Amino acid sequence: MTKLNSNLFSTPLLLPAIKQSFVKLHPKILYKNPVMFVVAVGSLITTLSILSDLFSNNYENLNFTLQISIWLWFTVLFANFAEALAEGRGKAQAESLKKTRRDTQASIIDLKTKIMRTVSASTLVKGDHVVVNVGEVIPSDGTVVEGMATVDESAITGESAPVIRECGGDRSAVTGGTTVLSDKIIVMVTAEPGKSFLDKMISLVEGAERKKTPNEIALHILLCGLTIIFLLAVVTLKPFALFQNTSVSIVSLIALLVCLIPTTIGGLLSAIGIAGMDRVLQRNVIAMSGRAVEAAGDVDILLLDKTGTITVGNRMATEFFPCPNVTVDELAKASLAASWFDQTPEGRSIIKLANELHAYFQLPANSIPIPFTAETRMSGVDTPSESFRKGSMESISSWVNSLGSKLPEEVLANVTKISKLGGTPLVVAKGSKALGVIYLKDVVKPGISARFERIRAMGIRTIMITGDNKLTAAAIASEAGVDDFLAEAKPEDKLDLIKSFKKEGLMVAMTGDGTNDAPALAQADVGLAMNTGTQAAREAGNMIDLDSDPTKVIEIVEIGKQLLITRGALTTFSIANDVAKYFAIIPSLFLASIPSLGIFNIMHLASPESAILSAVIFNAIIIIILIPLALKGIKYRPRSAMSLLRYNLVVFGLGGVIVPFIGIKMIDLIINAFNLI
Ligand SMILES: Nc1ncnc2c1ncn2[C@@H]1O[C@H](COP(=O)(O)OP(=O)(O)OP(=O)(O)O)[C@@H](O)[C@H]1O
Ligand SMILES: [K+]
Ligand SMILES: [Mg+2]
Repeated sequence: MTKLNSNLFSTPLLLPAIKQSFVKLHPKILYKNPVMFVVAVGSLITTLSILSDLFSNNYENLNFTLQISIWLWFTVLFANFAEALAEGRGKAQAESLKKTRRDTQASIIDLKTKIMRTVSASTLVKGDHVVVNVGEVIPSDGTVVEGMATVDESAITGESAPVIRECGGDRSAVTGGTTVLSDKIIVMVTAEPGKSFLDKMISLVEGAERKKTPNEIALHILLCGLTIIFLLAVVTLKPFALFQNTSVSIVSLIALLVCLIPTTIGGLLSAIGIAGMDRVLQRNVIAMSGRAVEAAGDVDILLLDKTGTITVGNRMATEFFPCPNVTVDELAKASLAASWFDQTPEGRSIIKLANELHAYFQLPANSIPIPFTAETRMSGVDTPSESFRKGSMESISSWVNSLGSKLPEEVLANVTKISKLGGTPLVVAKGSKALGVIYLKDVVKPGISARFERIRAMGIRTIMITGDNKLTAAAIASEAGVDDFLAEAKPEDKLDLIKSFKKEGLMVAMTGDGTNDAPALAQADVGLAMNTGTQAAREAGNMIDLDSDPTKVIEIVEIGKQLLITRGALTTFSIANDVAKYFAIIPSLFLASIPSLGIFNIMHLASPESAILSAVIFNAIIIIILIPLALKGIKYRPRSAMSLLRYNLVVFGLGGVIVPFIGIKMIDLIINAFNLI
């Protein structure tokens, strides 16, 4: 995906946003934001009152009404502008993605007859099989069912380094619109027409599918409540003013109302949410909903896979440890047999190591593959005369036990040695006899412990989950610096763990790529699936990392926190502002009739009209001033929730009270210096 200019205020984004500010004046769009809708109605009434004044030759108040009316319209336009600017980058990105979605040709193959025919990619349906050759564009999303290829995914991810896609294992999913660089693959289509990843991505970044999040809805209700309260308060001012023999015009009351209702946060709320999703997108992560981004900000527990997340890539076979009286060659041969049909990266790395040692084995015909499953933790083959197995120590131990034998002492010693190094030991058995151990090496990612340090500072607990044994898990966990680990975990254990945390009311984030991660990804509050992962995992998560970097969940959590903090801070500021405005304007309105209000009139504004106009202008331009903060977000530093709250109350609460006094006074001075009223 082409990265766009990261400057939010660049001209290519500014001009369309200005245009959109007017388009968004349409009542159909405006009603979705009740606070701004009230302002727009007020603007309309003041505009009408200008016209009625003109027709009735009543020029006395015209200047005042005109200026109030203009600034009220500006208030609505500024709020629209904030939202349009936030949407702008996503819209531009969607345009560039649409160029990728051109119609390609696809070679459909009938797997039984091997007959091929060429069709248009747009006619492909779920379950079709297509052949993709070197240099061809993969016509739709799917799973590789035959072969292995390097694929250029830059059209989607913006990353130019080719990636490997292969059948079996956790790297089998391919995305329509990407290009095969080498070899030939057969892909089973998994997307219905118009429902591909690219289609989804376009509508997501365009914002077409944006729904209000639960938090946003709650805040909206609060803002509406405040609006109604102030509406009533302002309406009752009219009889009060009559009683005091002061005349307060409709225009002044509308102006007062707009100043008091929470226009600042009302105008910036949706921009803050959109900008949060956009920030996630800039990190090359597709968030399926704003809710997912928000949930990330509230995460208490982070569950991480070991292999490929905390460690670098795949576990690779590096050494054979045969039992006494067994040669390396014998062990290598048995390992070769047990891995013959094993499509997992571990299995292939064992074949590679055996080949390097020149081990030779001819598998007889009629051999039956025993594929690896996370449940059995074992794989192998049954030949007509012998059975070969490899797997975790426990599984091979019970396997040989069932055949009336037991594991030799040396196996246990080697398993312990390898585990303490953080490696995965695989025990190999031929029939009932254990021949030795394969060392699968796993290397902790450099710099990962510093990242966990940062997560801990945010108050988030990290838990590593692995199918490996306890010793291996403990070795890797202490090297990486995670808080806790769950070893010998089967897929349902991950799911159960998430469920139990959620029962305690904790928010859980998890990363994963495998089909067996899918249920847990779906259950987690934040499920970050790797783009390289299987189709099932990508569909289960509520976020997809196009770079397939599982540690990115850390950045997502930071973005989520930043979103929540920004929204909280600007809400505090907005409400504090409105309260301050109340005390800034009311005294000058009633000063003439109630002289005792003089003690509150600390601002000494020039006249009631000037006071009201200054407040309305301040109320409008504060939206514009705060747009950069709303879009870029308040910088987040790890600290406890309590100290953060205290800090925000001081800065944005107190600031929100003080700033309007200074701002309104300054505007009042300018208005009177230029005799604008
Ligand atoms: N190809 C294989 N053949 C036989 N046994 C395997 C194979 N791959 C792994 N195992 C065994 O099964 C155990 C579980 O492996 P699995 O890949 O399911 O781990 P996991 O749950 O994905 O955890 P992680 O990938 O984070 O280490 C491993 O510890 C190993 O003992
Ligand atoms: K306001
Ligand atoms: Mg695994």
